Amino acid sequence: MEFRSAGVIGAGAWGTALAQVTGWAGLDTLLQAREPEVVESIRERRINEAFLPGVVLDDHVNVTADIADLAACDLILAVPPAQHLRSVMTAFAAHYRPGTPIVLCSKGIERGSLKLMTDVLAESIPGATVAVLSGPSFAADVSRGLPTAVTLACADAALGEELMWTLSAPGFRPYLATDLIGAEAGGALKNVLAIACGIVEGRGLGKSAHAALITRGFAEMTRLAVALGGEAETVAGLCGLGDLVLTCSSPQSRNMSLGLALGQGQTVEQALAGKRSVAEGYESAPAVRDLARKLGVETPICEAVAAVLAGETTVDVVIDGLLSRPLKVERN
Ligand SMILES: NC(=O)C1=CN([C@@H]2O[C@H](COP(=O)(O)OP(=O)(O)OC[C@H]3O[C@@H](n4cnc5c(N)ncnc54)[C@H](O)[C@@H]3O)[C@@H](O)[C@H]2O)C=CC1
Ligand SMILES: O=C(CO)COP(=O)(O)O
Repeated sequence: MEFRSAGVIGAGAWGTALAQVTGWAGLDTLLQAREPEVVESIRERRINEAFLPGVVLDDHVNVTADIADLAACDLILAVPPAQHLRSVMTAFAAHYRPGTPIVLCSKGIERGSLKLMTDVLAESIPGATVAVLSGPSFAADVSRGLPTAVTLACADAALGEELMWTLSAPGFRPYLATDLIGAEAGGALKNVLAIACGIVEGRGLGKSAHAALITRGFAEMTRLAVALGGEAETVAGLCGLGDLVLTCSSPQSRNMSLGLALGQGQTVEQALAGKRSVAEGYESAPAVRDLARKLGVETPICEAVAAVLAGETTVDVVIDGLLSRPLKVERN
């Protein structure tokens, strides 16, 4: 099947950057935005001033407020914050044409249900054709054409290959996988772990602690992914380790910068005040903790982050707690 058009649901930074990519790839792209000022800003100035300032959008990109306008698109990219995926895709269900691939680009686990995004989609639009796009990719980098590589996971390898070619653009390289669960688990956990890395950095605990945290965090990510039915090999790729390294290395990450603020002594409320953009690690931390407990998977770093964010404990207490855990064999 040849894809000529793409609909992008959600015009935050990442939806807008991905619309830029599909525009560069030559697809007629319709970007759905929920905020009237975003629609106006893109229509009048070709820039999403609210969420991706300074980036002039490709001529192939148009904007709409109405999700129904995406009904005719050959391909859908779903990019709302993870906690809103269910409501957004339920609203789109009446307009979905069976067989149209939906590429899930949100990173998180739904609170309450503890479900991955693919499961949320399956309940919102039963029978939808699904793929997952995830990996180390700051919207600001991608939308400026800086080199980026991501994982594109699709259970149907032939469709995955078509999507891989369709979504590739100069500087944007999707790598193919078939393990959706591993790709989703990697993207969801790296955000929680980046908050921990920010705390370590903000508290001035040093680069050695930072490296140890990334490594032990990766072990948690791998354990949970495997317990969910994903593959360790997938998590070792761009969607897991790759994204963990990126997000834990730069204050450009909203999650790491939240952790930095907490490590420097701000409260969660102060750190999030006035922010319009989403920090998915904050949103998903309680779900990661509950899911890991339910599956009997040990995730001490994610547990600690969830406890700090919920105000159950303090940064200093969790650092002491992590450092006084019993010594053990190093393995995943
Ligand atoms: N920004 C980035 O560099 C990257 C983001 N992502 C993922 O993309 C997803 C979207 O994040 P961003 O585009 O960065 O968002 P953003 O933080 O730039 O913007 C917030 C978004 O939330 C939407 N929103 C607010 N309330 C809503 C509601 N009630 N229902 C539906 N949508 C609502 C806004 O319309 C806006 O699109 C997240 O899961 C994030 O982890 C993935 C890769 C890179
Ligand atoms: O997912 C991302 C990079 O791959 C973006 O990270 P933040 O949401 O922490 O900014």
